[in-house]
Amino acid sequence: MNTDDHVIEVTDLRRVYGGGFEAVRGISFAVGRGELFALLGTNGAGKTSTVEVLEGLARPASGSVRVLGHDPYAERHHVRPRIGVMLQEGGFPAELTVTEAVRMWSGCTSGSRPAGEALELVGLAKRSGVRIKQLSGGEKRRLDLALALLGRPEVLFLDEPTTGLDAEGRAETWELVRALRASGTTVLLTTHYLEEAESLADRLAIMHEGQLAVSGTPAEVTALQPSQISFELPDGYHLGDLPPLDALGVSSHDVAGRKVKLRTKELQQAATRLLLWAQDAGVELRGLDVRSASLEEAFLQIARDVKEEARQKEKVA
Ligand SMILES: Nc1ncnc2c1ncn2[C@@H]1O[C@H](COP(=O)(O)OP(=O)(O)OP(=O)(O)O)[C@@H](O)[C@H]1O
Repeated sequence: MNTDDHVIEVTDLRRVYGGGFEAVRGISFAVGRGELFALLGTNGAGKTSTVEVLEGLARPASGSVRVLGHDPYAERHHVRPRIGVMLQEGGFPAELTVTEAVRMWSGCTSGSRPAGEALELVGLAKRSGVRIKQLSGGEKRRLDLALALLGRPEVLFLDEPTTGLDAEGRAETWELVRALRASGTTVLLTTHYLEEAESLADRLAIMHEGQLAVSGTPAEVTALQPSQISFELPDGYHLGDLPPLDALGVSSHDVAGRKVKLRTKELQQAATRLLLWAQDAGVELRGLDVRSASLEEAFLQIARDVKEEARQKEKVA
């Protein structure tokens, strides 16, 4: 991608809070126009601290950030009218009705959609006369989203947009986000739901303790983890009767009774050889299950790797 097409550019970003705590420790990534980029991470990884800098709410301690070609903090007036922000907590006066809140926000937004259209988009049209204090947690998240969409933003920041939504609400929000992306909106999403990132993101990064542990398309990130082949050993057979596991490209395995689990980064080769062996031997591999790693496995493995690294460092020190 040509760097001119980058709508968001983050270079060696560091963010340090008062007291000297370094929440973001030199991260870099770029998001292209019309892309949906998901920032994942454990609690306290530094996602919100990063997104706040992109939204122009805080200044980097060092490094640089560009949104639509501008510094979002120093050139806020260039950036703010073109972005939509859905914060983790909206915080509107509880006594306002839904429509009143949207109209109030419209007053601060240039080129606003009509209130009814914004509420329709997020499925809140029927709740327009209800006071905010009477909305459910999920409905409040949808109202936050409606407000973020009011100015027809070119870039949309969604900080955990589906937290508190039930399965149906989450699916509806995903549909809406997909439609916005399809119409050319660039989206930066933070989420705790890995399936949300897997299903929506063109590219993603996993953050851990202020750094980016890994980034790429969901397929690239999961490909870093081994796939699994599970099956039951046929009666009368032992593990040693299978073709040598290293020849199958198996990196590790578990055996529990007759149940075998093989892990490999060469799934096609391992599965093909195993099935050819079974065919030649004339046996059935009952319960055969062949699957690629999920984003969840990649995520958990990264957390384990980082812990292990820290343990090793402690040992050395
Ligand atoms: N105002 C602040 N002052 C000092 N430390 C802070 C402040 N805000 C956040 N932190 C710390 O910075 C780190 C990163 O927090 P941040 O909210 O960016 O993480 P996150 O990845 O968004 O987490 P979560 O998924 O839990 O929302 C945490 O250790 C947090 O305690």
